[in-house]
Amino acid sequence: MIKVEGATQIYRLQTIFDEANFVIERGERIAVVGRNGAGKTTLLHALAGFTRLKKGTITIDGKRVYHPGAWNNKLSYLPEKFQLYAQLSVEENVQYFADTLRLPKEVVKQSLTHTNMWDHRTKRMTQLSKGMLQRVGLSIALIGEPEWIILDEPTSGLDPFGRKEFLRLLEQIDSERQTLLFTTHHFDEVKQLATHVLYLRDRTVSKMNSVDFLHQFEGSMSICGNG
Ligand SMILES: Nc1ncnc2c1ncn2[C@@H]1O[C@H](COP(=O)(O)OP(=O)(O)OP(=O)(O)O)[C@@H](O)[C@H]1O
Repeated sequence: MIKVEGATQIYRLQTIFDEANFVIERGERIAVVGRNGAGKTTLLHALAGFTRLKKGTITIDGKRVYHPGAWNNKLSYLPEKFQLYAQLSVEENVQYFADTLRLPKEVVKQSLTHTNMWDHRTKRMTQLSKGMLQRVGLSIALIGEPEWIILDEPTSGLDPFGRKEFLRLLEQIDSERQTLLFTTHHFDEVKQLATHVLYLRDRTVSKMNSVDFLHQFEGSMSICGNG
């Protein structure tokens, strides 16, 4: 369980979120939503331990998250923009990450098969479409079967076909053992994938059931207020 208590983040004089309190249970699929600049990435960075909160605490199964090491390799994080080795093939790039985690070779094939990238394993990064690139990113995020998976705008820049395919892959994530957090600006993705929503607005973070969130959104345009 991730427990966030009194979480406050301030950059220079700008408060991004203030006194956020919520709990994330294992197996939940959380869509992190809010307007551009609302603080979604900032929140994810704090959860992953990349940045320290100004105030408050984040714990994972009772252990304080101060830095990424607190996750003990149980968390994977795919940033919105990521860089891979252009001169390496798809398989070599994924293998590189598997090696750093000291995982056996089989996990590379397993992960690339899961994301429908095994047949493209010999291609170089420069030969990939945006959709394929995102699927390589997902392959890397999935190696080692992390218990917690954070994806920052994973479908950003994908066409509707690519988005649909990517969402189908995310639907296959094992909700018995894996918990997913992803940011999105698309409410159809919330509908299709999320059990819950973390909604950032006016420096607050509200956790709600995705059905309630969508109901609120459909019933009122107030959701489009200031980020
Ligand atoms: N390292 C930083 N230093 C100072 N300000 C920052 C830093 N990182 C983010 N910010 C500011 O914090 C605010 C929230 O940014 P963040 O990227 O978290 O928003 P977001 O909701 O993820 O936006 P988007 O939907 O556009 O990706 C923005 O005003 C941004 O300029």
